[in-house]
Amino acid sequence: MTLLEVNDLTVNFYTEEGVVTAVDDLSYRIESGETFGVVGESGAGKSVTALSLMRLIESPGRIESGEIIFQGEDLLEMSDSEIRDVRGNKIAMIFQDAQTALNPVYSVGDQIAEAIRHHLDYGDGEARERTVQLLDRVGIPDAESRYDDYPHEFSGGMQQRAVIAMALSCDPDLLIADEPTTALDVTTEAKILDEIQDLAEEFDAAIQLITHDLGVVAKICERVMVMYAGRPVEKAGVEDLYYDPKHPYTVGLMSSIPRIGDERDRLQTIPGTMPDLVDVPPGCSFHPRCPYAEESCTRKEPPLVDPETGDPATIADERAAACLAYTGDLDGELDYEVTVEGEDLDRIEGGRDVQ
Ligand SMILES: Nc1ncnc2c1ncn2[C@@H]1O[C@H](COP(=O)(O)OP(=O)(O)OP(=O)(O)O)[C@@H](O)[C@H]1O
Repeated sequence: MTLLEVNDLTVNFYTEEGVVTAVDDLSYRIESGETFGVVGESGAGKSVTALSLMRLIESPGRIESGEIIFQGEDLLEMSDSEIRDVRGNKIAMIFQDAQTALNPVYSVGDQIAEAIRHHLDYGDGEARERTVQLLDRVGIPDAESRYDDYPHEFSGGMQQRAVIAMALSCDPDLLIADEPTTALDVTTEAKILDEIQDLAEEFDAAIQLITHDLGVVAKICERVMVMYAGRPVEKAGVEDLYYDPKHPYTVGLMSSIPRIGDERDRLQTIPGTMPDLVDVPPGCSFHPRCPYAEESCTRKEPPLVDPETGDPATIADERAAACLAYTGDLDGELDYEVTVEGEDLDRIEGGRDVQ
């Protein structure tokens, strides 16, 4: 069952340098209970997409157009009080930096209990009890006595666990995790990712996992959307994406993962950086960095299509890519080869030494 459907979402920031289109005509869907990855380099528009779902875009930003249908209702049409009810209750977010998510002047337990009282209408005793259970469930040892600790008394990994407990406290249907493990060391990262996945299953929540790391995606996601300069450039099931990537940008992102990659040197890294969004290159915004770019790529914006047929992709399509190679507009072809060593996607870990 479809839990979330984002249709043609466009978000602009009105900056002094000009109008920045951080999310540009974006559509995707998330099914109930699934883990959906959103991947791309810094500036791709991943966080702005997530904040839009929570209706937390602030000035100078504005959601310009589109629909965000969650459990059948358009979040963009809701009143402020209706959206507050959804936020933290049906949709919860785990931010990248636990320290900013936790208020330093309240004890960890009180903050979680407060969220529970607010959203679930629990009394003090019940809220405390549920908080202790949750702290215990996310792996905080001695939860009862750690309830009264302040955030600074927790290690980074423990703080992130507390943030996860807070996000889960109201039993959300969608958990948005924005780079939830970037601030952590590699061993803690692996543990926390496993736990987020287990907990989402136990709580029957879908996850929108935002990351720049395809290794993290391989570990826990089922479907993936790759974003570049505010647009989706590829959508696929995780296995298809790894074994048969269709967009040169995806291939470039993958070459940071040692076991997968192109045999040609020029794709080993993606040269250049994401464009300044005030001044996005014409045609395909990836063309200045793309080893396969031709003259047509500098003029024509590639639509998101089914790479097999070249037909415009719909939100229901599992597979889509935005490259002129699939619309018959290129003279050459994307002649990269992806070689995968090892049989098991779980073993692809973004070049990290994770056990
Ligand atoms: N408050 C803001 N004011 C102006 N522009 C903004 C603001 N927030 C975001 N943007 C613009 O939106 C673009 C996309 O930002 P976003 O944070 O969504 O990227 P991201 O893919 O999540 O990257 P990161 O991994 O660095 O968080 C930014 O490059 C910037 O141009």
